Amino acid sequence: MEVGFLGLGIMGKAMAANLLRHGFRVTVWNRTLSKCDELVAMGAAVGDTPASVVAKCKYTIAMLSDPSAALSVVFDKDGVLEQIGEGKGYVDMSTVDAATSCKISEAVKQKGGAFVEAPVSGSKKPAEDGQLVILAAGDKALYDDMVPAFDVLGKKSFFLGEMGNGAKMKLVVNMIMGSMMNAFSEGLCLADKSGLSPQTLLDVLDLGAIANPMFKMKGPSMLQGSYNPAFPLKHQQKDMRLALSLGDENAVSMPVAAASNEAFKKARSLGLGDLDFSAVHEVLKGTGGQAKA
Ligand SMILES: NC(=O)C1=CN([C@@H]2O[C@H](COP(=O)(O)OP(=O)(O)OC[C@H]3O[C@@H](n4cnc5c(N)ncnc54)[C@H](OP(=O)(O)O)[C@@H]3O)[C@@H](O)[C@H]2O)C=CC1
Ligand SMILES: O=CC(=O)O
Repeated sequence: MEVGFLGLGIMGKAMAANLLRHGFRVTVWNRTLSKCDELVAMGAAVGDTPASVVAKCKYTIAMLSDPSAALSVVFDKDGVLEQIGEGKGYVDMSTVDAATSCKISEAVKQKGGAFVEAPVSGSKKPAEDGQLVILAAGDKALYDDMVPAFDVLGKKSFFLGEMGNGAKMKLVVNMIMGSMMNAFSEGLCLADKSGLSPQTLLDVLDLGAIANPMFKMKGPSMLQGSYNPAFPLKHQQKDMRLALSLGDENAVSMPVAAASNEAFKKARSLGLGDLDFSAVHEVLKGTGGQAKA
């Protein structure tokens, strides 16, 4: 199967590499072109523009930072829309809001192409290991065509029906994750300030009903003040913002998420946006601005 891949950030690079390792022919494009080099060394071809990738490939996947990037790659000059059409499919796996997915879907359909939104749950390591959880919606025939690729990228894919449901599900999940990260961080601070060992707290948590892979993986590095980015904090704050907006639309009160969003915003204002989202711990510790990757 031949696929195009637009966006080689932390996630896109790992996902495209995985497809190559599993025998897919992949043509890549990234705004910063030099990021294509590593994939070329693995056997990928390079397209000059999103349009040229779509012209070459029947199916094109995108993994971009946010709604503005997702829209730009489709609608701007040399974008996806210039070459999408009958017999071609476009799959956006970026985390965006439902309105962005719907706007892209309408435009792609108007040109005769098919569109699936397919945001993913799971970070850098699951992307490297093909263990993502794929939350797809939109054109069912294109989804079915993409199953061989989804099987390589993820451990499970859900087809959630109408366009926008994938985006909404992803935002609900990440709203919970961001709130959990804040509660976890507060717990580590409270243990420390009240004379307990935070390391012992990690051990206790790991044995009880609220044990989870995120606490287990992030806890030790948070205690060291080390935040090598797997999931950049700026993207987690974007997801909190979009989830809160979904809450506004549906009149759902989310005070816990709103407070967590404030902490992520504060972290961004301190210059921590490119670090891992667990760097919000520095805000809650009150030592913001001194964190390291
Ligand atoms: N990291 C993670 O753990 C996870 C991330 N996600 C979601 O996946 C998406 C990608 O995340 P991640 O890989 O971590 O992000 P990165 O910040 O590492 O990569 C972002 C990508 O988007 C590109 N980009 C940004 N702005 C534009 C633009 N205006 N036009 C074209 N390309 C643009 C970047 O290009 P350039 O290299 O030129 O800057 C880069 O390829 C996000 O929506 C994120 O929320 C979902 C699950 C997990
Ligand atoms: O969106 C981030 C993730 O870990 O999932």
